[in-house]
Amino acid sequence: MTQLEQYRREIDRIDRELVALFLERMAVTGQVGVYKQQRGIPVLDAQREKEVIAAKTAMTDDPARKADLAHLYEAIMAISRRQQRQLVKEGLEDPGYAAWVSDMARARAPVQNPRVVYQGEPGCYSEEAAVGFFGAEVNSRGCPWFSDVFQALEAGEADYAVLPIENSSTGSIRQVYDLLAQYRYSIVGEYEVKVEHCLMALPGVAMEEIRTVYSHEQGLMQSERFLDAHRDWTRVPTLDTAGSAKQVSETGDRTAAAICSRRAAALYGLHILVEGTNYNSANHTRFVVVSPVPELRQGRDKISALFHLPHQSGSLHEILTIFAVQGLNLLKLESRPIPGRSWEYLFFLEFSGDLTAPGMDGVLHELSQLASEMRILGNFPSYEGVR
Ligand SMILES: O=C(O)C(=O)C[C@]1(C(=O)O)C=C[C@@H](O)C=C1
Repeated sequence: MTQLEQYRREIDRIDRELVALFLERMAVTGQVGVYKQQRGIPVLDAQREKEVIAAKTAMTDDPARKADLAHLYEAIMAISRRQQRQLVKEGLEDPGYAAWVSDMARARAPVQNPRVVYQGEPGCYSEEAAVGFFGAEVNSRGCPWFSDVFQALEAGEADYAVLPIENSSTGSIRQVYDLLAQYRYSIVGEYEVKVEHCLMALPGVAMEEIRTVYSHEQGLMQSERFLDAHRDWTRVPTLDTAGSAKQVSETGDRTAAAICSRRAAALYGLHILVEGTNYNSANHTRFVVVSPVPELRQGRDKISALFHLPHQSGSLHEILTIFAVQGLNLLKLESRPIPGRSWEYLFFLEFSGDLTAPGMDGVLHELSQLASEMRILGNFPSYEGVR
């Protein structure tokens, strides 16, 4: 027998003991579950969990093993809570869970022939996303700023907003995350647009004549490598890509160029000088469809939630353990600073699932109890189109 085989034999012996003890422990925590159910005691006992972890970490002096034991016991206790929740029906004591239940009570069916708002001028990528999601006949209009879009929803001037949330080259659109945190609105769908930027100018203008290039900051960032080859051009950020095409067209400035979509070039009568200025050929932007009233659309398989976690070490790890133990696929994690509370963050998590499926109420209880604040932003069908 090789040395490796000997080690593995030893590990197998230890594991047999570990598994037997784990199953024995689960049998006892199951009994605790029955006890709690009979007396209406909540499943989570955070104080007891702290004591369990402190007692285990005290059994070694090695700081690395202390941290390992803490993680191990967080996972073990998350598993026993999941087992207990299958027995115990909890009340609506967690505010995050209660808010979700009341949101669902006022969920509406999708609005027919909706009024849709987006940020930008006609011809922008957000309009393309609105057409893609709602169809070519969509009744949509653009607003100058992201905040105007939310205000239009607030004023009842629109039923839905279509907003970019992330780009596959440059990452998250932070302004949209911050507005989602500020307004208590719901995400009811998502859509992706393949973003292929072009450099365009007035008809007859040659590359040598260009001095200034206009685009949305995202268009400039996504075309950074192309622009780096033209360092003498001044880069001017604008409110949106299509707006920059409109501006070049209206001013008649022969030294100006815009970076935006092929569609915008046609709409504003500009001539395309360079196609595909974006450095990443797989350049996609994901848009969310936001509604002031919650909805639960058919085919929902993605959940978006916002968390404020207690400002203590390990709180994010504890939340992530729930996802692992419950077998939920975590799709995205984004953090945003909280104004006025330096180094505290709001976490936006996206994960797979249908919140109305059996057992998901237990997951929501778990998450809501571990977070200082939890808000479900939406449960909607994920984008299924071709990339
Ligand atoms: O002691 C309890 O109340 C239990 O339910 C057991 C247990 C554990 O697995 O140790 C599980 C969940 C509680 O949050 C605390 C501890």
